[in-house]
Amino acid sequence: MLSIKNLHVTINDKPILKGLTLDINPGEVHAIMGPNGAGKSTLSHVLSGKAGYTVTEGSVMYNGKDLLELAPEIRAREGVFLAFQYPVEIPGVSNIYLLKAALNAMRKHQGLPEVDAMDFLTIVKSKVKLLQMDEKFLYRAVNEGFSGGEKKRNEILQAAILEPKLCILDETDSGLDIDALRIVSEGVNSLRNAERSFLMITHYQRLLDYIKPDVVHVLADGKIVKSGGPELALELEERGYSWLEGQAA
Ligand SMILES: Nc1ncnc2c1ncn2[C@@H]1O[C@H](COP(=O)(O)OP(=O)(O)OP(=O)(O)O)[C@@H](O)[C@H]1O
Repeated sequence: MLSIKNLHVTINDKPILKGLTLDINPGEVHAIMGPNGAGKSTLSHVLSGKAGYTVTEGSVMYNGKDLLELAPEIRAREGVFLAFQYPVEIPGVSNIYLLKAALNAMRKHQGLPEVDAMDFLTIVKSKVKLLQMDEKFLYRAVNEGFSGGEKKRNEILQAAILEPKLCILDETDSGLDIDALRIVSEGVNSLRNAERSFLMITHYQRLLDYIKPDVVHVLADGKIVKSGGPELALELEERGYSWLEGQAA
């Protein structure tokens, strides 16, 4: 599904990712943890095609295609979804309008018929229910005036509707209250299947109690320095990151 080899990335000539290698198979959930400033969000931005990042070395293959060669909107239409750490507000564009336009753009790209307004309403309402959101959020401008937790829940609503193949969640748990964390996690778990893969960036082991990862990685100073099973997250919670200094996976 996703194969990242020796990825080096700079921002304004400053090296941020320094030889990152990561392979994710279909259906797997990988969690990435690591100290502040290690490069976790940089990785998610590079995968989604955000401007401002220069890949100086390495490769990223996604379902047999060179991901770095694809324009950001094509990546999205090919099923790469990024739930932002800081979801953007889009004043003047209603949530439901954006969701329908995005879903139909994806379906068109994939050679599928567009979903009409009635069918879309049925789909969107079932997903809103799944995430225990109020339907009124559908008719508000995208993320405008949403609380931090409401924005995060809205990101998962987008994922639930777009049904991506690779779902990148950047600190989706931050800002969620205790109940919202459980509801959002249940939403993510309902999206898990044998074909869909997840890359979850988180600082907290707590999220991984709800969404069981197959693999946990530690990203430090631009590289994966350790990988393991869910027990690695528990160890990190207990010991912090300093014991990993100087280690490589
Ligand atoms: N536009 C920029 N100009 C210069 N440095 C930048 C820029 N954007 C990011 N960086 C630097 O890149 C490094 C990696 O940032 P990144 O956001 O990827 O870290 P992170 O691991 O996601 O951190 P956190 O856990 O705090 O969210 C940081 O040192 C950050 O200051």
